[in-house]
Amino acid sequence: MAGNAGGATTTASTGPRVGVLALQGDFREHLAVLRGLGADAVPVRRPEELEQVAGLVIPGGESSVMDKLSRAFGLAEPLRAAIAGGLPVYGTCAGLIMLADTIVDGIAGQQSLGGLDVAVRRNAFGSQVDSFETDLDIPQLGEEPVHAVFIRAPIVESVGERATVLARVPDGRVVAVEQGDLLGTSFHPEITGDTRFHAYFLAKVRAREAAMQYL
Ligand SMILES: NC(=O)CC[C@H](N)C(=O)O
Repeated sequence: MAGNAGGATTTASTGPRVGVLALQGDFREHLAVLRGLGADAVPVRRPEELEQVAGLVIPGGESSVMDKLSRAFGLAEPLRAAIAGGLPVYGTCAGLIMLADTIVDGIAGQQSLGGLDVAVRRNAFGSQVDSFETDLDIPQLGEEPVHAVFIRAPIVESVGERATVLARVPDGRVVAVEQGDLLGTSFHPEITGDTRFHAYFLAKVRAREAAMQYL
C-alpha cells in the first residue's frame, strides 16, 4: 500500500492491473486471490475504472441482477466494447453466464455481454442438487486435479467452434471453456484456495500486455 514504507507485511503489487466487476456477487474473494498472486487488483463499477485495467474478472453472484446493474450503471456497452476489443476476461459462474453469447433459461429480458461462443444454461443442476463439489482433470493446469465447487451452477450446453472445452464433470457436461483471452468456469476457484485458474488467467493478461507494448 502506498505510504507504507515501514510496513513489514504488505505484499508489493507488481501488476498487471486487473479489475473485478464489483456490482454484485463475490468480487471480494477474487480481489483477494488476485492480490495474493501479485496482481494490482481493483474493483470496477464505472466505465472510467474499466478503461484502466488490462484484464477483468466477472465474479459469481446472480447473473440477472448483474445484467440489470451493468445496464443501470452504464457499464454494459463499455464492457461489450472492451470484450470485442480483446480485453482478457475471466467469468466464474454468473460471470460465465455474462460472457456467454447465448443464455438458456434466463429471466425475461435477461441479456449477456457475450464474447464466448457458447450457450450456457442457468441453474442447470436442478434444485435437488443446488451445490456440490467434485474433482476435475484439467491437463492445462497440471496433473493435480482441480477441486471444483458448484453453487447453483450453470452448464455449458453447447460449444461453438471458436471456443475450446477445458473441463467436464464426470457425466461429460462442460464446465470450463476458453476462447483466446476469454475464460469461463461454472464453478468457483476463488473459494477453494487453489489459485491455478487465476494464475492461468493472469498469464493471459501478462502475455497480452507484453504483446501490446510492441504495437
Ligand atoms: N454461484 C453463482 O454465480 C450462481 C449463478 C446464478 N444461478 C445465476 O443464474 O446467475
